[in-house]
Amino acid sequence: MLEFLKALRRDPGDGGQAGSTPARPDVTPKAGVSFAKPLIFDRVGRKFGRTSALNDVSLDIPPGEILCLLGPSGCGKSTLLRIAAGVERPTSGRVLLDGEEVAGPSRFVLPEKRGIGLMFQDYSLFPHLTVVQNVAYGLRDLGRAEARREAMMALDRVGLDAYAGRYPHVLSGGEQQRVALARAIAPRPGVLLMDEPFSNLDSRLRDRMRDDTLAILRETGATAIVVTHDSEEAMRMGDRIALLRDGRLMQLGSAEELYVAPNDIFAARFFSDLNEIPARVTAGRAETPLGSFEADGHADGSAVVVCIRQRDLKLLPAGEGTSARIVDRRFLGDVLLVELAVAGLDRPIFLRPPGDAPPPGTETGLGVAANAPLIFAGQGASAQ
Ligand SMILES: Nc1ncnc2c1ncn2[C@@H]1O[C@H](COP(=O)(O)OP(=O)(O)OP(=O)(O)O)[C@@H](O)[C@H]1O
Repeated sequence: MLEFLKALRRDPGDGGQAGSTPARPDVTPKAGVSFAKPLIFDRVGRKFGRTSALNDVSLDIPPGEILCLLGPSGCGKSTLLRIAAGVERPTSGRVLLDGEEVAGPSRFVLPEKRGIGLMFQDYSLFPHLTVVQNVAYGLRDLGRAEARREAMMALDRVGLDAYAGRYPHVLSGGEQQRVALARAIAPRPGVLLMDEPFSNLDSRLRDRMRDDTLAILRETGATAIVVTHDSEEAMRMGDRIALLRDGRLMQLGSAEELYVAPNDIFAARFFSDLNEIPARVTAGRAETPLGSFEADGHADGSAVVVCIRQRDLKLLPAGEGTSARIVDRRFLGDVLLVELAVAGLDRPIFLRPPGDAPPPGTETGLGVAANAPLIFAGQGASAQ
């Protein structure tokens, strides 16, 4: 907690950059503009005893970029974020902030000297301080009146200026999230680090807060790293996504790049609901009960997994495409999830039709949309 609080403080050695005050807008006050800084992780590693939390992670984050760190629980996302913040030290590699080494073999800059804003999933608000006092906490290097004015501006930006005098315990989860965001942006950090900032919110509120936060990040212009385990969140927020697994960077790219061309089945599973059909390659093609697909780059005789996204399958009139029987039909709100049995496949096939679907027991046809399936090397697969 202490380090977190210190890290919230304005960097006194930044030459006034991060704290310079732009002319006050005439109409609606906006979030203060940050001087975005580039951040580089250079072959960063972190061991905890025998656990390797991070292995040789290299990332080059240009000023103003919003990068999402995505991956399953325990893959090292928070550790990387904490290393950037300076509340954790790397055991190998270096971190460079604005071209200057802030963590490495020869140098370690304390969190409060890095000019970085932090926001954690529990928000870490001080219960004994009012909302405006919480937000002004990181602005103590300013005079009292100036700190309050800046804090009010940040509160106004998150729509909570009317709550300035309240205490955190009377606020809803969403309001607390916004106070934490106001506190993080108030010192106008060059880099903003957010660890699962929406995970405590229910799904509807999460959507709204995500959009609002994204707008605020764009407005401040700060370089931002957002940790999440939710691929949709990463796709909505990130200019780029860094996908981690077991402490390694598996893939880095835009949402579209990772969705369309995942490096491996792990990445593919993260971004899509897949039907995975084991097959063997014959004459350059993977043969499955749902069709024969080009298997470029896979040797004849090799085992592969043909991955077809649920939304890339379509129901056809009986007698067309592959014969299938509807086993179940579940209403998921915006979409239906239809389960089908297909002769020759041990496992059911799932699809999400754009419209309605016939009831269970109906014989139907099944087709694969124009998009080619993703095909990855498989193990021990046999043609079905
Ligand atoms: N202080 C610590 N001491 C020992 N092991 C740690 C420590 N911090 C992290 N680890 C281990 O390092 C690995 C990565 O942890 P980290 O918290 O970075 O993962 P994560 O991807 O953020 O997970 P989650 O999404 O569950 O928060 C895990 O195996 C974790 O148990």
